[in-house]
Amino acid sequence: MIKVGGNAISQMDEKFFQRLRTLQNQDVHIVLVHGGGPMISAACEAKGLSVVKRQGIRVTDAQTMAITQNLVINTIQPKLLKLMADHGLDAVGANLPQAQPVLGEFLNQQDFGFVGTPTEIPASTLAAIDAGKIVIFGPLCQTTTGTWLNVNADSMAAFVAQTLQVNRLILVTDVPGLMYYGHVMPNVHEAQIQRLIDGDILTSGMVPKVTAAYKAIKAGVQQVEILNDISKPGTLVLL
Ligand SMILES: Nc1ncnc2c1ncn2[C@@H]1O[C@H](COP(=O)(O)OP(=O)(O)O)[C@@H](O)[C@H]1O
Ligand SMILES: CC(=O)N[C@@H](CCC(=O)OP(=O)(O)O)C(=O)O
Repeated sequence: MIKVGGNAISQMDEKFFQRLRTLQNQDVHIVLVHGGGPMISAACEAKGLSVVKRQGIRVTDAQTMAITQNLVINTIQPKLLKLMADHGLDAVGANLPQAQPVLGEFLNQQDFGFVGTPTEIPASTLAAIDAGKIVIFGPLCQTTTGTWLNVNADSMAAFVAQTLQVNRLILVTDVPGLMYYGHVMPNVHEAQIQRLIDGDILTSGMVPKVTAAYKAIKAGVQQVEILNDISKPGTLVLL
């Protein structure tokens, strides 16, 4: 399973798609989760809305939610599907209007507004994965009463990885791994995390990423990596 952050979407190149083709030809099931944080922030700022994040999670009011939903469903996911098709990959979007939504519930409405925690992947989406299609999940879920919620894409990745019990979760971002004074840490252990946060080395969007990585590992995902090029090693996240 591959999670591609908003910044990394534009860095998906021929080499990336070639790697996906090779995996798909080897009957490896591939699932993609995408972000879109920078695009959501830019669209909010263009409308004069303030961007507020707490612990790397966007505080999402109703207007921000509408912008996020529109961007994911009408721009980012169709763009990714076209890129996949152009590169000979068989993919479907999990958040398009014709798909059944990923179900979820409010994370903490008082503190974060329309932010969700996903709870269930619909059977039709699971069937598409079983059929060997690359399913693309965006950072959205819906309550059982139909309210759309914004989900941090790293949390979505951990949830999907855990639900599908994937072997390998790759978090593709805009940095070559977890950086420590200008160097990529080849691996990181959970015992180091609090010290890295306290020392202001691990900050902003890297915090929910590392949190999601540990959630996935504890739920049984065997290998979790943070990197910016799937053909090179980045940081291996270890217990
Ligand atoms: N120790 C760290 N090593 C690498 N990146 C870090 C670190 N601490 C904070 N970051 C920030 O985390 C960012 C990646 O998180 P985020 O922007 O949420 O990425 P994505 O959109 O790919 O999920 C990096 O671009 C960097 O600015
Ligand atoms: C609730 C929450 O924080 N949602 C994220 C969803 C997008 C995301 O996570 O994108 P990246 O992977 O590019 O950071 C947001 O609104 O930015």
